[in-house]
Amino acid sequence: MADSKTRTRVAVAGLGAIGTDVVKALDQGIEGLALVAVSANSPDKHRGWVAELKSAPKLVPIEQLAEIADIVVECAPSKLVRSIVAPVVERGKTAVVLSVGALLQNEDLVDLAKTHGGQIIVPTGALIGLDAVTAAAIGTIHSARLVTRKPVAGLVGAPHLVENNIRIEGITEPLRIFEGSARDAAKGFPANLNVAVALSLAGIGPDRTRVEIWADPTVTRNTHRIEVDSDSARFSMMIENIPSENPKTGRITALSVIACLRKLRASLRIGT
Ligand SMILES: NC(=O)C1=CN([C@@H]2O[C@H](COP(=O)(O)OP(=O)(O)OC[C@H]3O[C@@H](n4cnc5c(N)ncnc54)[C@H](O)[C@@H]3O)[C@@H](O)[C@H]2O)C=CC1
Ligand SMILES: O=C([O-])CC(=O)C(=O)O
Repeated sequence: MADSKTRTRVAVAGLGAIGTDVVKALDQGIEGLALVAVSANSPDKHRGWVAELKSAPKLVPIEQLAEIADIVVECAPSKLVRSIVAPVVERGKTAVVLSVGALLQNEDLVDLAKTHGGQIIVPTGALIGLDAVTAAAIGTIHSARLVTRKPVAGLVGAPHLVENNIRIEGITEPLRIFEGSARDAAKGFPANLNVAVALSLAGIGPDRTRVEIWADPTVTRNTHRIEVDSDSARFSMMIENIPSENPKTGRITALSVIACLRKLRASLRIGT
């Protein structure tokens, strides 16, 4: 492995369900990358285990990450996307964004990245099939649809439910709680439907991508099915995610980020 001077410096913003696993994987070693900094909301809670990491990254406020690292991985609450990503792409650096839903309210971040030679990377995350969707989008996608089913614990508290006075606690049968565009799904379920926005950005955009959301007491996994019809292929795929310690977030999400980071400098790279 290259020494730390030639390795790309990586920082992680947010030490929750996703960020903690990503930090540990970086500390175990990812080809060509060096973990240099992390940010947490309550630094004192994390100081102990962070200090014991082999790499012992700096524990700093999010405002400092863009200066210290070449790549900043955002694994924080969606309201922080702008403050984490803007300083990174303004410096021509790379931001890996997990709170994808928030990109719709901050679309200018993509222009900012373009102007300054930066890059925003959205990993497949909790979803499946974005390789096929981005390929199909080179041609013409006629329709794209996502049907999400989550256990009640993965949806309670979502703004759409609160604003419309929809009670899902105690339901005994699956209940369709939303049908509409990916844009509206992201507004109504900002911590639950990043996958809808990721699908839309890979394919035909947030207004044409259709989304259905079910609160389903019969499932224990966060289940996403995508259906795409295009002039090159028709496909449907389903993923059943085991929730992580955060019931809103599938375990595979952190693994997707780690796979994405591994691809950055890998000698053999599989998949688009
Ligand atoms: N793209 C995708 O497929 C998926 C995206 N997500 C999104 O990824 C993001 C992270 O998800 P999780 O790790 O599950 O959330 P989490 O709630 O477990 O972790 C977020 C962490 O950020 C920390 N934080 C809050 N304010 C901070 C600050 N000012 N500075 C540094 N850290 C701060 C919190 O204390 C918490 O530890 C969320 O926005 C979530 O909606 C989640 C699942 C799938
Ligand atoms: O998309 C999200 O925000 C999270 C999700 O559905 C999952 O982890 O399965």
